[in-house]
Amino acid sequence: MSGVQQADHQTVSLHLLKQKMADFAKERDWDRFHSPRNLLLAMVGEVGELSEIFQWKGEVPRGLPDWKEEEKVHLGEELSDVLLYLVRLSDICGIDLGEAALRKVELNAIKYPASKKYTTNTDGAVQMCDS
Ligand SMILES: Nc1ccn([C@H]2C[C@H](O)[C@@H](COP(=O)(O)OP(=O)(O)OP(=O)(O)O)O2)c(=O)n1
Repeated sequence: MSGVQQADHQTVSLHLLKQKMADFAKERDWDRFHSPRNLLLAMVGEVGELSEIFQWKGEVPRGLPDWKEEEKVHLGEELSDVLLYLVRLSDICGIDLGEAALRKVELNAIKYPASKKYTTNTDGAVQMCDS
């Protein structure tokens, strides 16, 4: 058995992740390294590692049906690194990420009403149809 704990999926929240990252940094005396700029750069680095998983593969089907289990585990790790640094960056900047994200979802719904029809232009950007 590995030493890595299985997550209780019911209890994972942004608040829990924020607390775990704060504890992780404190226990190692790494608070001094977790400045906004350092965390942003660390997160961008992890986005790069995440991108490497997909690079040169061409488009892949949703659900990644042809991927090996170990490739999916690796993907989960890189996605998590991005999330964890984002959660930590938000915390250190004094932003309530859950509240900000919910507000943004509402703003998105106002900007892109469900009652309208949409299309994409040749660049793939979303456009609202006139009618
Ligand atoms: N100063 C640090 C260093 C690491 N971490 C945490 C957050 C990330 O979830 C993970 C990143 O660890 P690594 O820098 O070792 O990156 P990887 O796990 O991606 O390893 P590698 O780059 O060797 O693939 O550890 C952190 O909070 N603060």
